[in-house]
Amino acid sequence: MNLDLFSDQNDSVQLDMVDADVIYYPTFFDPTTSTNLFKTLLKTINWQQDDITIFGKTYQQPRLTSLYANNSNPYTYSNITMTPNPFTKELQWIKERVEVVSNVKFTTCLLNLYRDGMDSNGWHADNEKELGNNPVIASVSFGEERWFHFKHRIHKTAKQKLKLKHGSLLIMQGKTQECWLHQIPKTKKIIQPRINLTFRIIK
Ligand SMILES: O=C(O)CCC(=O)C(=O)O
Ligand SMILES: [Fe+2]
Repeated sequence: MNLDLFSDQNDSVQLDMVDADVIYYPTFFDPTTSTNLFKTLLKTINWQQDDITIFGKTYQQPRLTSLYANNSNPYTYSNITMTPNPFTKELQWIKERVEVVSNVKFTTCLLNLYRDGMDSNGWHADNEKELGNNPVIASVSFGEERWFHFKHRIHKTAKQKLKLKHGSLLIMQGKTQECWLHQIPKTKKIIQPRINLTFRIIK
């Protein structure tokens, strides 16, 4: 029996959001496992910094990213086309744990490395056509805690925010991407790096 008091894979909360289905598991991975995975991913992932084009202007993306998958299907967003690397054994292990609670078989993992508080991820929805309708997105966080903001596309007063903890899992499904945007804002605080993994199905 596993009597680890610091991790409870089943401890979860459903966020209070209309037109969305978002479940947060604050202690999905225990702290020791999470720290080991953070260190390994930092070293072994093929991190890159791409240029993105928004409204015709090109910028360096304010974070590092990488794509892994069990197929060779590319993923295109913000005018970047990423081709996947094969899953590493750690990514495969994490994916299998996440699949047990989400009831979905993911093909692909997009990873983000936020090096410091100036790295960020602007308002967007994960609604690219490769993801299909009402995609299930499972998002795992390791390292520094960062704020995650949601805002409804139409109901301007509908907002939600939470701090994504080391070892946490956030599942977004149903109409979440259709009806809401999300972001990781910058912060002026001096903070440590954070790694985020978003598991998706790319058809
Ligand atoms: O870093 C995060 O928690 C969010 C990442 C994200 O929204 C994305 O990669 O689409
Ligand atoms: Fe996203």
